[in-house]
Amino acid sequence: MKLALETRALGKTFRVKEKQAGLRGSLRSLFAPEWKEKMAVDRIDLSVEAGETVALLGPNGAGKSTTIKMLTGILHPSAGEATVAGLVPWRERTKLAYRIGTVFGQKSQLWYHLPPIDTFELISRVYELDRGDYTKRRDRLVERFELGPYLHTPVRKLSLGERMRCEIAASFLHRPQILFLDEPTIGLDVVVKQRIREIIRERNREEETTVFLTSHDAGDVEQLCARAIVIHHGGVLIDRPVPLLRREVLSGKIVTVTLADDEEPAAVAKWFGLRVSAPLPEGVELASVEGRRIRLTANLSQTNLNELLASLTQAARIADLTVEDPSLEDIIKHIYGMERAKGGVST
Ligand SMILES: Nc1ncnc2c1ncn2[C@@H]1O[C@H](COP(=O)(O)OP(=O)(O)OP(=O)(O)O)[C@@H](O)[C@H]1O
Repeated sequence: MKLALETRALGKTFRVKEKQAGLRGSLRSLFAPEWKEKMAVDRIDLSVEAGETVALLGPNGAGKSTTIKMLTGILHPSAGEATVAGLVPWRERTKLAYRIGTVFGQKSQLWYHLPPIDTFELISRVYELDRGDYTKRRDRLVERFELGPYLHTPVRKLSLGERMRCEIAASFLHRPQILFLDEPTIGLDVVVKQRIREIIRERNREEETTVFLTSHDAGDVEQLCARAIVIHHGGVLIDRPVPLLRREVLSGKIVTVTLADDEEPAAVAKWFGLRVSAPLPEGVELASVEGRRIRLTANLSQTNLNELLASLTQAARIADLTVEDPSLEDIIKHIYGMERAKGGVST
């Protein structure tokens, strides 16, 4: 199997100024700064095969963006080695640019004052794309991302969703072998997120584009990636197929019940009473009670959601009831909890 990317003990430490407290401290750090080393990525070993779809997960500050920046040649590592599409990213950055695509949710690669069609044109010149191939590919991407109405509008006048669709289409123009995405769906509505995920999946299926993504959105991970790597304190904690992770952790739902206003104030207590006499089904746990709002977590591999909802509506008069997926942060916390129980995580 062909490797898309590989890292060995890849590490990055930043030198950061340590600021002392107070005015005197501020002055001292201005004239005689004290520096300390901050480890962002701790000798990480990764191996991704061509055509894989991989999510790099972790809490804020875990080192995800720094890893992607090293893999795309933006940052020089402090230690270790990496090859991406057969090249050392920080030494062969220009050559690498022909083989990879990058999408940074927080940073645009489109020219702000130009319409997307002009940026597409510029990209085709920069990458010296064959004219016929380029036009065919551009038109196909325009059709798939439904960009027709925005193609000639300056980027600054586009909504975030419209701009992100253009960004991702732009990153596919030169047929990259690997697509790096850092928070690609941040701030987008559900419909746009779905559209973007569908098209990335389609490119992966049709062209075997390797996808390497970071996201705080569980939907991105579940719908786009076959494999998830969780990092913590800059090192790999878990590396697992998403279906397995889903069975273990992602099968949880959060059920929020708001009791009706005319429900007896004792309803919550009554509800607890019911719980005592008829305990919650296996796999259901009480997460919190705030006034009339009760939050439960339900593990769908152990409990039937319909039966749970039916038993709740019978137990008390209900004003509102919602069922949600846990946030990725919750999932990661859960993973840390599991690993800590096994002795794998220190904090
Ligand atoms: N240029 C920099 N100078 C100093 N420290 C940095 C720099 N860039 C990142 N860091 C630090 O390195 C650590 C890892 O940051 P990084 O942005 O890679 O995390 P992340 O996992 O992408 O987080 P997030 O989910 O919040 O985007 C953080 O503690 C961050 O403060």
